[in-house]
Amino acid sequence: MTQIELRGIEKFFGAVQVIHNLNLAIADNEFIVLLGQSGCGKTTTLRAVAGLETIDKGDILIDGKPVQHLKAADRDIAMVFQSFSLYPHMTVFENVAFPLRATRMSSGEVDKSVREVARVLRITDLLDKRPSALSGGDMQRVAIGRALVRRPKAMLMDEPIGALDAKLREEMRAEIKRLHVKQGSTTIYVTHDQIEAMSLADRIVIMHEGFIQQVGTPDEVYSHPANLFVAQFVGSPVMNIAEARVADQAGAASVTVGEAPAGFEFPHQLLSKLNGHSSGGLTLGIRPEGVLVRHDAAPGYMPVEASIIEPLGSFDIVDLKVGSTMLRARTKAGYVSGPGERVHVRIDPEQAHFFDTASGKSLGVRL
Ligand SMILES: Nc1ncnc2c1ncn2[C@@H]1O[C@H](COP(=O)(O)OP(=O)(O)OP(=O)(O)O)[C@@H](O)[C@H]1O
Repeated sequence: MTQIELRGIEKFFGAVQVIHNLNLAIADNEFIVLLGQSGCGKTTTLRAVAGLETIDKGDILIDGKPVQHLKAADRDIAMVFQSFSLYPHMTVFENVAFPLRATRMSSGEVDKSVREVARVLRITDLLDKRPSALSGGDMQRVAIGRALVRRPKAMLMDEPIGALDAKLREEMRAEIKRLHVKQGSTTIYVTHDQIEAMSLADRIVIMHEGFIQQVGTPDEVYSHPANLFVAQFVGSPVMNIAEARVADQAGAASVTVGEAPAGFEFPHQLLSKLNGHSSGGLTLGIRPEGVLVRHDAAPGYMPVEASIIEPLGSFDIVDLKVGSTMLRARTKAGYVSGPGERVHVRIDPEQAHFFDTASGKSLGVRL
């Protein structure tokens, strides 16, 4: 049972504040991913929990007890980094056993613990080898094994698979997930890769310039982004964003994007839901799958011309010029045959997001 709580954490490097009033409660067994661009403060936060970095303000609690004054070694937390840092002159067995050698464990118990971890990580066949004989993925398995073997209260992982090639990263991602399901330990995992974050996390913490932008399940941050930063950071290809105006038109709401000549038809209830936000300062967000495209004319669809088409295997991303605004749509592969083709486009009201342009905050309006 390990709960971790960060309360009002602030961190400065010299005069520069890199963490701002960070609050986060992590439940027992939870897999939390800190996600954000390089320099947003993920690693500093992780190192503060580990005790490798001091904090200037706030409390770090492990199972309710403040630990910010404890040394790293006294926090009972294991950390796995991107660089594998195995001891080259030791076998895999000795590398994994290393953290146990300093304890009073008998050699029989050490042997049992190492073999159990090796079995879980599927590295039993490698126990007699030296690190130089291992692939990158196997080296990282060994590094994880060394972190796990003493059954720490929590696991902290800093881009642990960032140095591997794409295929191996995918394999290791699945492996880390399997391991978490099997072993279940409170985990904080740092990455800038949103796919990694989405696939591993129970909850994702999205950070930007030292501030938490949103904490939520992968579905929450994807389907209900709290602000424009999260909306555009999560999801690939990125969400379309455009300045929008909403007007009452013959019993329906008409949503005009950018300088478009005409508006898209939305249910009338949008007007009351926007509650005064219908004129200036409104930004519409729509993911490419919410931009609906068809060949023939239909009510609510606007004729437009396709420009660039990006084939991505099972689907295409098609750029459509709506007035001066470019909307990217996701279509079936080959649905639009080429640039210049005339098609009809509509925005799916149920998939539209609305943000306050000045603050960037979501208005929480969904149809
Ligand atoms: N020891 C240090 N001294 C001074 N500034 C630092 C130090 N460590 C980090 N920083 C600065 O603090 C900010 C946050 O860095 P941090 O490493 O936490 O970000 P990150 O999101 O983990 O990025 P990355 O993915 O590149 O590691 C950055 O602006 C970084 O330059």
